[in-house]
Amino acid sequence: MSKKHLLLLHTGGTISMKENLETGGVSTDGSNPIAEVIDIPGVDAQYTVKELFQIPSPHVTIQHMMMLKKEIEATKADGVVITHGTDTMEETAYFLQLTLEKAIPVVLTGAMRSSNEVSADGLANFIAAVKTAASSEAADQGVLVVMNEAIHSAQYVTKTNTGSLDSFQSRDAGPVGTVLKSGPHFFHTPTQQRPIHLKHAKDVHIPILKVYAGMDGSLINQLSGCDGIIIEAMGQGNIPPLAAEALIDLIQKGVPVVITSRCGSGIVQPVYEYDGGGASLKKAGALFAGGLTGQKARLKLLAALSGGHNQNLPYFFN
Ligand SMILES: NC(=O)C[C@H](N)C(=O)O
Repeated sequence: MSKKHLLLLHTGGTISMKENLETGGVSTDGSNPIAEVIDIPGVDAQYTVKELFQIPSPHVTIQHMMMLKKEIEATKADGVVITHGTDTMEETAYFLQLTLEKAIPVVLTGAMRSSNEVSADGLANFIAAVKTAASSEAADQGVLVVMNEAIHSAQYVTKTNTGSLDSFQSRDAGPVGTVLKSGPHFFHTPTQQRPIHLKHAKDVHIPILKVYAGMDGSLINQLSGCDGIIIEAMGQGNIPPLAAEALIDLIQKGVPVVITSRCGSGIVQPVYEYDGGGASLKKAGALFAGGLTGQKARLKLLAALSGGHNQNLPYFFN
């Protein structure tokens, strides 16, 4: 069998940063130790290495995600590893999952500790990600995130802890596999959906609003100019009556409103018929995002709108 060709795309984040031993602060000095790693024990592959950008992931925008999509769609490599900051890794992974029109293994990884900290996790995560991307089994799994030896589907993974090495979890679904010394071992394959073909990818204006007890309509009333709104509602998808009234007003003006839950796990459902309850919101035309977090529902709405599916949004949120 001929050698695998892997594309290694570096984008920044803690995996490429160093701790200042005097101040304890973490930042980049322009160098990237992980980009120098181009020989992985046990993986028979040739590598193309590109440092696309070197930014902390809170600085990542849709434009950066689009750059990654274009690189991946243009490559002749058999698989891709992306190093990325962890704060928005799940968003880039999910955007790629929604929109990539190519089915090769794509694996994102990063680090919770910077490269010169005690027990830095970046190198181990990177090696596990390369082993996964080199595996033929990874091809049908969609976009993956490999952290702390676990393999997660972009669909479900989320950063659950500010500092723990075990921060990345697929809360309702569990990981799709684990990386052993010998390579990846998959437990199951996530269901694949057809990619959303983007007609344009401007960063449309879709704010995420978290609901709280006693919330009124004052904030929502200011959002009539936006392209859509994501609501992190209470429980299964309920909101206080005054906030609901303002939202229903926006829905009637044609603004798509997508309901997620602030609970952090579980699936939103239109159950309650009281004012502001999920069933009454659904009746008024609100869309429900299943088990997606607010940040992923936002990317799904963004991709659907960028694909020109404005009239067909219930197909994406049911
Ligand atoms: N661990 C990390 O990578 C966090 C960092 N703030 C980033 O997302 O760039």
